[in-house]
Amino acid sequence: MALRTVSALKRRLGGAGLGLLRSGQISSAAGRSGAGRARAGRGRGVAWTRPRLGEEQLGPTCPVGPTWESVSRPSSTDRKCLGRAGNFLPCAAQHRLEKTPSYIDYPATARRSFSNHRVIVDMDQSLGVATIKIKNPPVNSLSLELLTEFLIGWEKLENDKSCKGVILTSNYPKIFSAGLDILEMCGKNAAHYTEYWKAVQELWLKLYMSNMVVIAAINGSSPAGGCLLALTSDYRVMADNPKYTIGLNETLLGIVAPFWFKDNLVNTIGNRASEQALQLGLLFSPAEALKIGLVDQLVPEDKVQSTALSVMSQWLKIPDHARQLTKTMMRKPTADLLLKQREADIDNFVRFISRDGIQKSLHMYLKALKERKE
Ligand SMILES: CC/C=C\C/C=C\C/C=C\C=C\CC(=O)SCCNC(=O)CCNC(=O)[C@H](O)C(C)(C)COP(=O)(O)OP(=O)(O)OC[C@H]1O[C@@H](n2cnc3c(N)ncnc32)[C@H](O)[C@@H]1OP(=O)(O)O
Repeated sequence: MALRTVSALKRRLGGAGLGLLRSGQISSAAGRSGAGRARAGRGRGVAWTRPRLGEEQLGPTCPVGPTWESVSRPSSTDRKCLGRAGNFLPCAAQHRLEKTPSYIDYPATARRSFSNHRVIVDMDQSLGVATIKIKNPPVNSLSLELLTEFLIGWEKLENDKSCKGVILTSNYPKIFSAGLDILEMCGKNAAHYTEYWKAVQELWLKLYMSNMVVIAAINGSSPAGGCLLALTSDYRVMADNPKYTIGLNETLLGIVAPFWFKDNLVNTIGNRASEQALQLGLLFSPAEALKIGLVDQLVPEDKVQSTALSVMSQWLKIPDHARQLTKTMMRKPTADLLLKQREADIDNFVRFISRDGIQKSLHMYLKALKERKE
């Protein structure tokens, strides 16, 4: 039986205990520092700047200005952790620096893998680095099932104290991800579109605001939602193959990139380049993408993974608390724009995608994709 809701999928996958995407409710956008880290904060809409380690034992006395906020009401335990001045992270970070060397949790050789149908996660515990391989044939489209499994895997990593960084890649060289699954946006009802869009928002928020270092190892084409997935990362390594393309090509499908896709792109390549790229639905070759800063590094195809790993080791040398706070400082205003209007954004999407003209455009685009092969 086709599974149509995230909650149904979670039940099937046994992920219900993860505090993620509760049925009928928009769950926390928190990265590891919120829902991921503190039991009490889970699923309560806690923001992302909570510390990752040892927070429960920390006192509320740090005099530095507030760095922890909640998007909705904090739980009582959250409030306890917040302390009088609402301060949290600087103390926690300091304690971590004093008490917690990064790699004490596991023996140096430990590796651990887990996978579900559409996502393979390989965790190198000696490095504190996980690799997530997307495996949704034929083109890694971001179906509701994939998004759900991805979110469950992500939450597991957020909860794993030893995991400091994640490399995102595809199980299928040649295609990183074909973006959102057009079939999820075609010929369905409003309830389905709502459920789907919640999952898309959730994934973006989690990845974009993650306290872990996220590196995209882009080993193939990456249009639209695939490009967005790559844009959530801190650094993008792409295979230098002129056959591959990357970009937000939504207008070519007759649809409009949502404002947060746009904001993520603008933050990466600037306003002018984004204006042109978005209006024209440009798909860039790797060389062009490097030139405009859409990706950070091109390497031969067989070096994508190893380069991502070596970049990761550089990033992990930076004191974690300082890097995390800096990331939050840079990204929070953008994520907040969506957090403040998630429901309205869902309504917009559902209304827009349900229009006859838009449905027709999507059908025609799918048809053209199929006819290309014939
Ligand atoms: C006012 C505004 C308010 C709100 C905002 C509103 C709306 C915004 C909403 C949505 C935003 C969406 C962003 C997206 O991500 S849309 C998806 C865009 N994706 C694409 O354009 C990629 C299309 N695919 C390709 O270009 C190619 O397939 C490829 C380069 C990824 C791979 O090429 P191949 O030659 O290797 O493979 P194909 O033969 O083309 O494909 C195989 C198979 O897969 C089907 N397919 C491809 N892409 C998708 C997809 N994204 N979703 C679903 N299915 C896809 C393709 O049709 C083939 O199917 P068949 O085997 O023929 O059945």
